[in-house]
Formats: sequence, structure tokens, C-alpha cells
Amino acid sequence: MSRATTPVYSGAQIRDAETPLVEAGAGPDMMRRAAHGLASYVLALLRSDGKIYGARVLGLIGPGNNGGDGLYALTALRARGVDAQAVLVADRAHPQALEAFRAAGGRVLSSVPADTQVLIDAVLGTGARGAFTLPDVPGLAEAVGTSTVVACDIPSGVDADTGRCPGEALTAEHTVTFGGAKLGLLLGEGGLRSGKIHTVDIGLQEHLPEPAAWELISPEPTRRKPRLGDHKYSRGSLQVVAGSPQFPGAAQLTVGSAITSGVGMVRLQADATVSAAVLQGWPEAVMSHGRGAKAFDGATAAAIGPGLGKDRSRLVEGETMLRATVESKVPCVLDASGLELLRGDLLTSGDLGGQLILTPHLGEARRLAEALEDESLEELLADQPDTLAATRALAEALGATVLLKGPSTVVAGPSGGAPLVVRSATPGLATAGTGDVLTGIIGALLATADAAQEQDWVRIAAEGARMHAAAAQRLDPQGFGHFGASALIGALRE
Ligand SMILES: NC(=O)C1=CN([C@@H]2O[C@H](COP(=O)(O)OP(=O)(O)OC[C@H]3O[C@@H](n4cnc5c(N)ncnc54)[C@H](OP(=O)(O)O)[C@@H]3O)[C@@H](O)[C@H]2O)[C@@H](O)CC1
Ligand SMILES: [K+]
Repeated sequence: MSRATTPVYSGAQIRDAETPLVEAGAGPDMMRRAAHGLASYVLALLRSDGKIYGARVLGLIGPGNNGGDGLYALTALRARGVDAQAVLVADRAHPQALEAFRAAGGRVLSSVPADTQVLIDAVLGTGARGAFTLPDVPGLAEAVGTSTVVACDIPSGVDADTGRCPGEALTAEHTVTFGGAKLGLLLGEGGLRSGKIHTVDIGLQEHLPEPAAWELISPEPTRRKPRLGDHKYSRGSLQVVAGSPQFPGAAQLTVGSAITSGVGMVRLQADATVSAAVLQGWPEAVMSHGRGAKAFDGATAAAIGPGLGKDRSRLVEGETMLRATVESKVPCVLDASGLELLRGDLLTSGDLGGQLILTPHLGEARRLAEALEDESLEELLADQPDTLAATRALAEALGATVLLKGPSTVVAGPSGGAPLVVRSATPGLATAGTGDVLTGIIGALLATADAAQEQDWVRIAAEGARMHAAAAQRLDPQGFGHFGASALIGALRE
């Protein structure tokens, strides 16, 4: 993997890597490094907030090693003059860490002081099992609202493997995590509760296995740039089947975002009204008059689905085009109503090919699972979805690449390589039409790509999601959500 990506591990992978080191007696050293990393991070937060000496920090301490990390971090903070105290939420705490904390003058309180500036959540880490109930500590609920919550390793209540929260959970603005980023910090509800993630090296690196996933954090270096000598055909041409009289805007957004993402030519197959509307905004778009597979001649990729709605003739055109791409193995992105074309043999072949990229949101993925009559997949997509496992399972069942949209988008190929994750936690993206923009971006990337293998399609789809999220971030850094899908197109240029 390139440096554009960083590894992400399951909680179990991190624990398995730690076990032999703990058995060899390195546990205390690792805990000291973890605590030092956490204390340094909190000190930096306090410094940026004005002062360190006398600043009020409270550690919420659980019964295991996570609580031990918290207590050692409080001890280190005390050495720097921070007024760091603890509340023990269980009837026991890491004995050596508690002793060190007390020896440094730390006190165990029975409530959370109202003037707490930073609240360290060191209740549960990777040893959490089953549902969590928030501790009944006076002042805690208020402090959660007024102080900066920093999670030690992972917010308590979040499952480190999946991001699921089987019971209650704490929400952090920052998470200082040890040894490697955990899936639970990125995925599902965990992705909404972990805030900014900072990883501390505790000496595990060489003991870690292949990661369970990779996070794409900066532009994919393999993305094709125009070359001297290129012409409009050599730069790829994208065939779009989008829009219907009811949803002409979907075609505009798909075509416009494809053009803006950089492709030799974008051709649209649509009726006269939709074509006219698109041409007004995007005069460089080319209208293809052929019908069915004929319109597809010479295109290097296709984008099918946005805004076809329930329009029968448009859906038939979409299906003809989809079959043509699957048969010829030409890359294609399928979204929105296009996903409903996956019926009969298209649903059950199990071998559509990695070059076909499906981009469902959770609801669309659930409908696909239902159509597949796959109960275990439905279970993975239920109330608290396991988005990583679900994306992999859906990709495997259909034999296609699947990009499951959400606050963290997951992309998996059909034959089980490590999925890519893109954090797109920009709530402003939750508006009508932003999915059509993503389809256009991925279509353009597919049309211009020098791609041939499964992992290439996974990377292209993830790069599309990253560009989409980065555009939203540029447009709306404060997260007010004051933008629509068309504005996103204007913000695509990096
Ligand atoms: N291994 C290492 O050397 C290193 C580990 N490190 C750190 O240790 C953390 C892992 O520590 P850990 O294994 O002690 O587990 P931890 O998360 O503290 O919780 C276990 C305790 O919680 C309890 N409990 C469980 N579920 C519960 C629930 N739902 N609700 C309530 N209670 C529940 C459980 O009780 P039990 O089930 O045993 O009765 C047990 O007492 C890891 O995240 C990292 O921070 C780093 O310092 C690097 C070196
Ligand atoms: K924690």
C-alpha cells in the first residue's frame, strides 16, 4: 500500500500482537509509553487552551489496563503542574498505577468537579465485552457537555473491532489510541464517537499482522494525470446513463462532476428534455443518440443510475448498458436506481467483476441483502451495522466492488483483499444529489484509469470518496452544512 494510506487494525489484532510482549514482561513498558503519549497529547491541548499549571483534568478510571493507562497519564500530568485527579468507576483499579498516582499526590474523588477542563475517558479499552452502562458518577453528565473529552485508546462502550455500541458509550472529541488505529474508531457509531484520532507508537509495529483495512488519507498517487500528447480520446471517455423527466438534475450533477474530475469526454444518454437541461450547464457534454449497447461504443467507462427513478424506458436503457459493461468487462459505476437493476442473473451470478463498482448507502445495501435473501448479510447491516464485514460480504456475494457510503465509507473488492476506508464525516454531505456527484467522480476516475486488477478498482472507488469528502471539507470547513450538491462540483479542484 502507498503512503496515501495508513493501516487500521481490529482490536483483536492489537491484543494478539500485545500478548507475547506482555508474556515476555514488556507490558509495563508499553503501558508507560501509552500513558506518556496520552499525557503529552493532553498537555498540548491545555497549552493551546492557555495554561498547563493548575489546569483541571479528571480521569474516569476503569478496572483494567485502560484505567492503568489513565492513572499513569494523570501521574505524568501532575508532574507538569496540572491539577489532575481521578474518579474510580469500579471497585478495583490497576494497583501499581493507582499507587504511582497517589504517590504523586493524586486524589480519588467521588464526583466530577464542575470546572473540569479535560475529561479523560479511561474506563474501558480493548478489553470491553458486551454492553456498557455509563457509570453513575455525580457531575459526569454535566462535565461531558462542558469539558473536552479525550478517550484513552477508544471511547468506552465502543467495540474496537466493529465500531458497534451494544449499550451506552462515551463520545470523545479526541482519541489517543495505542499501537495502531482500530477499526472501531473509524466505523459505524464508533466513527461518530471518536473525534480526532491520534496514534501513539508503543513498540508494537513489528509485531502487527497485515492490517484488517487501510484508511485512505491523501490523494491516491496512482491517479492518472493528463500527459503531453494526450487527446480527448486517449484521456478516456465516460458514458453516462442518468436522469429522467422526473429527475433531470441527477444527470446534470453526474455529468458536471465527471467533467470537473478530468476526463477526455463525457457522453450522456438521455431524452431530449434532460439533454437540453444538461447542455445548458455543461456545453462540453456530448449527447449520444445511439440506444442501448450501441451508445456505449468506444467509451472507456460507464456511470449508470442517478435519477432514472421509476422511469421504465430509462431503466431498460440502464439495464442494457449495464449488461454490455459486465459482458465486456468495461469499468462501470452503478448507483441509486441503477442498483435496482441488479435482479435475476445480474443479482445471482456472483461474478459481475471487480470493474463494476456499486455505491449503495446503508438503505440500498439492506435492499440488496434482502433481494439476495442473505440473512447473515442482513444481520451485518441491521441497526448497529458492521460496515466492514457487510461491505466485504456484499462484494463477495455479487462478485463486484462495493463502496458502502456513510460517515466512514468502506470499499471492498470481491476476492477479499484488505478494504479501504475513507472518513467522510462531513454531515453537510447528507443532502439530495451528493451521491450523484460521487457517481460522476468515480465514473471519470474509471474512464481515465490505467487499471486492470481488483485492488485498482477498490483504490479508484475510494479515491472518488476521498475527493468527494475533501471537496465538502474545502467548501464547509466549519461544518455548517450551508451548501448543496452543485456547489460541491465547484469545490472538486484540489
Ligand atoms: N495489554 C497491554 O499490555 C497493554 C494494554 N494497554 C491498554 O489496556 C487496554 C486493555 O486493557 P484490558 O485488557 O485490561 O481491558 P480494559 O479495556 O481495561 O477493560 C477490562 C476490564 O473492564 C471490565 N469490563 C469489560 N467489559 C465491560 C463492560 N461492558 N462493562 C463494564 N466493565 C467491563 C472487565 O471486567 P471483567 O469482565 O474482567 O469482570 C475488566 O476488568 C487497552 O485498551 C489499552 O488502553 C496499553 O497500556 C498497552 C499495553
Ligand atoms: K477508554
